[in-house]
Amino acid sequence: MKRKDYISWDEYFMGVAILASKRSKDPNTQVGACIVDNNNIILSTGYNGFPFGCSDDDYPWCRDGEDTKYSYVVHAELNAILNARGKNLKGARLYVDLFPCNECAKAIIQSGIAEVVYLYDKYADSAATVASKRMLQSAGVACRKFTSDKKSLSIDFEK
Ligand SMILES: Nc1nc(=O)n([C@H]2C[C@H](O)[C@@H](COP(=O)(O)O)O2)cc1CO
Ligand SMILES: [Zn+2]
Repeated sequence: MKRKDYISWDEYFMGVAILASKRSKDPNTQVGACIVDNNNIILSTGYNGFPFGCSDDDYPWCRDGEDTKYSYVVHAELNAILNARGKNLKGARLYVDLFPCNECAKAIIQSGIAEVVYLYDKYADSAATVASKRMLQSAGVACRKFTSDKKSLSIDFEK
């Protein structure tokens, strides 16, 4: 008889998104994304970080002041779309642990992604998130909050 405590597709892909976020060097907010096709095959992953060649040690991670991370950081969702390297994303689902901003929403819509599954919406009141939701809705991209009866999943490196 098959085991019963296997994880759902949603838990698997949100888990991959969260695992990707662990690569982020951002001291304040770590975001991860995972794009999957209609056959539940992972097409790409990404997390928030600076572009290739722009060193995590040379560029600023601060939020305030003259020179901030916001000028340089590539969001997890855009990184996942770009990391797909031109694969067809039409009808794909994007799992992300923070609701996409307006700039990522533009890329999500234009790449043909059909559904966004998100975990948190901590910037729900920001102009960027409001604009994002407006565009995603107009474009017919479904947005759904992730749910699970589990609070956490754990990974062990020792068996
Ligand atoms: N959906 C998102 N995906 C992302 O990858 N980010 C990134 C950009 C920054 O590196 C960080 C947000 O920094 P902070 O303002 O919470 O200190 O998360 C932010 C958002 C929010 O819309
Ligand atoms: Zn974004």
